[in-house]
Amino acid sequence: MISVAEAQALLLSLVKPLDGETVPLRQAVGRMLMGAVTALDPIPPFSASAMDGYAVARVDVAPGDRFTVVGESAAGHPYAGTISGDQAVRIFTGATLPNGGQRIIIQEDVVRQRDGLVIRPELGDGLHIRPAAGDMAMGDRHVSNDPLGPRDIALIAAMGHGQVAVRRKPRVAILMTGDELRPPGEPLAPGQIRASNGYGIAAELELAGADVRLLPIAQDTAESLSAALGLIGDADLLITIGGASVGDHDLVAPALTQAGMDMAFHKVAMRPGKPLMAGKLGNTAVVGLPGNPVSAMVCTTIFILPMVRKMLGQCSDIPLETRRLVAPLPPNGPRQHYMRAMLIGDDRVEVAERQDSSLLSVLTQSDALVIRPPSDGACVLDQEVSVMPLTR
Ligand SMILES: Nc1nc2c(c(=O)[nH]1)N[C@H]1C(S)=C(S)[C@@H](COP(=O)(O)OP(=O)(O)OC[C@H]3O[C@@H](n4cnc5c(N)ncnc54)[C@H](O)[C@@H]3O)O[C@H]1N2
Ligand code: MOO
Repeated sequence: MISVAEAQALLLSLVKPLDGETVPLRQAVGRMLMGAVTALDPIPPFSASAMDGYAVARVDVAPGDRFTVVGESAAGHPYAGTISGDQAVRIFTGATLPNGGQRIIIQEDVVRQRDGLVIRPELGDGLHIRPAAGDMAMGDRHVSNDPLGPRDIALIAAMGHGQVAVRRKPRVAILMTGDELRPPGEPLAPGQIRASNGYGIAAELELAGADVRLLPIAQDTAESLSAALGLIGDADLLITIGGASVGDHDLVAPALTQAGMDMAFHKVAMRPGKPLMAGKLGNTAVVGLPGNPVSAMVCTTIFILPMVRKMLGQCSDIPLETRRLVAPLPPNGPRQHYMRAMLIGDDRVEVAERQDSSLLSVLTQSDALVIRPPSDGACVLDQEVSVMPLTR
């Protein structure tokens, strides 16, 4: 049996960052940029008024000064001429500053007369001009190491790009195995249970940015498993669930080997998740998860999410915290234990009483895993432990 750290390293070595594809900007939210995006024009492309008012041809303006209004500049409709001396142009927010314009006088600071205006005593001192390229110069770059969010999308649109090069989504196929499994929404016959793992894992990996397919559930026979393995197509990653242990009906490892998988390891010194296996089947990385629901979900968080992140070109490190226990814990066994737990306040953690790896309700009420190293001694109240927060 290998250690968790060895398994993590081997699993990451099975995948590499994927190539890119160009998508319409409307489909780019949540995707990873392939490289820098450059501004196609200055932003704004021209000097513009920040207020509704009058553009004048000098900065030095005093109360009582008079100007002649010679034209208008509205957004999308610039004034064609050039102003000088005591000329002014009626102007609106976002409109092009006319040639010769030096300052905007807001309309609240003028008294409008027939063909002109007089500056009021309340005149403020702002110029109210947004200079060309004040936000970005042409050719300025935007890079992001995180999935594109709404603010990135707005900026990339402003930079002029209707489409953008992003990392291809990892294609993941999930194969649930077991004669007892029925999809949710269908009635149960005696001896059957709901197939739940594939749904949770698909959701977790979709939130991480993968493109996930749930394959039809395979039966516990060599024929059914072999037929299912024929459906993985061009998946970057195949996840099998169940049939990973040592029972007479645990046929996934032999089926994968029979299909030609190069087994990197089978069994990890951890709890839950001991029967985990992995390897490479052609170009497809394969992770065989244990069937117990908590084992499958926890192994997805610890092992598969970092693989998906690596394929997306993201950092694959799992952030850990140190917290103090609100109750003592007995000594740990020989496997690294990921105990379901609740975060309390800023610095405490409470380990759930029931740790059986079939209890999905306990996992769902938990927002962290306390990590006990192999053969860790008993822990006392207030002892510091390593904690992996779980995201919703
Ligand atoms: N003699 C031994 N027995 C077991 C060992 C062992 O070392 N020696 N290991 C145990 C451990 S640890 C685990 S974990 C389980 C995992 O076994 P399998 O991967 O073979 O899983 P199954 O037997 O197929 O299923 C276990 C459990 O999970 C349910 N299941 C399976 N798939 C799903 C699914 N998609 N959704 C919901 N629930 C699922 C299944 O019905 C079983 O109840 O083996 C121990 N045994
Ligand atoms: O993975 Mo198993 O859940 O250690 O019982």
